[in-house]
Amino acid sequence: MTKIALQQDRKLDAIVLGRAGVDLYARESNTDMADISGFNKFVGGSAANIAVAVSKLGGKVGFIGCVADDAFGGYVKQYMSGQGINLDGMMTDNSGSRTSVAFTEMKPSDCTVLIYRNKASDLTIKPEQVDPAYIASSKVLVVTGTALSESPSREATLIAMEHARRSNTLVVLDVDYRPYSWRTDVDASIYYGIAAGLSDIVIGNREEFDMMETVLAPGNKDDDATAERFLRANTQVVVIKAGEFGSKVYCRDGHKFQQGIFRVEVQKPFGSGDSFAGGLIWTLVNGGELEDGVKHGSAAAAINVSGNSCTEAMPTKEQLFDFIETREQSL
Ligand SMILES: Nc1ncnc2c1ncn2[C@@H]1O[C@H](COP(=O)(O)OP(=O)(O)O)[C@@H](O)[C@H]1O
Ligand SMILES: O=C(O)C[C@@H](O)[C@H](O)C(=O)COP(=O)(O)O
Repeated sequence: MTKIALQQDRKLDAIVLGRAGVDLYARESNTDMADISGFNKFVGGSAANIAVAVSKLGGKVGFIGCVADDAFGGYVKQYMSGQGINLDGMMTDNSGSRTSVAFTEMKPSDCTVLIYRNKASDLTIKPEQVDPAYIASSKVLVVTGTALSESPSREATLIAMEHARRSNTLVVLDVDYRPYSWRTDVDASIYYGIAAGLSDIVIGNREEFDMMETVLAPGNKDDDATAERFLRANTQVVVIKAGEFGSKVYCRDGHKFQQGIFRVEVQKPFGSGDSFAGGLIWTLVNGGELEDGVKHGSAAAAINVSGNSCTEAMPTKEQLFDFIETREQSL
């Protein structure tokens, strides 16, 4: 079993950095975008999803991001603070940017998700808006990688990671790669390489590690070789997620293990990665073992994909343990 050392005397368990936006989910299941009659409104965005996941499990969570100075921005802040999330690091932009909005179908596979991110407010966050004392007040800083895709958010993200390293706040990078946010995979791999080197834990799927290996090891599909390449600099743990095939976890000391999935009836594929990260991080900030964290992440993801939203379908601690007790895991 593996323990991750964390500073215990902190006000917050985790601060999540990245986008918080609006998710509009199809009212009807198994219906094409053209035929959907309307959408239900939720708060979403990868970083907001992770923040809500940790908070619903009982963690003390903060957020670094930016929304527009408009009704959608107000809705996102109202929902997140209602979830008990500290918004001291949440900025509001009035330069004409827009809060990120996602429209989705509701299908178990081949499910369209359209994300409107023209002049996205979250990417306007500036390095001078990132408070080192806020980061030092948390056990963990979780960075979602789309925040690296554009300046000034890129600089804000990298300085937040530097502040975290200086204050012994554990750094977790959830790769969260959205290809359309980047000019090329080469550009993305350069910035992700810098961010991975500043991270204690790197979480991504195979496609995301392929992008990060664009320059270093093009064409590599070998997870063991990938892990060896990324277990350098500050990185102690590499998690490679594989959807229905579960996940593989590699530690710096050579220990590795796999986690299977909990089979459920899937409503929609999205939200799995964010709930997985939430379950894992919540376990680690409570002093749990890495192996249990990955199991909790896997269960939280299964619960989420069987629900009909991202944030609202995140489990409470009671729901999570009840689910694990009553379900079979498959490898
Ligand atoms: N269909 C599914 N049923 C149950 N669990 C799933 C399913 N899809 C994903 N998961 C769980 O969620 C984790 C993360 O999902 P994955 O799709 O790999 O992430 P991402 O969305 O970031 O690509 C997986 O490792 C697995 O534990
Ligand atoms: O991440 C977004 O901006 C939108 C999400 O809230 C959305 O619902 C989604 O697509 C989540 O996908 P995932 O992060 O790939 O699981």
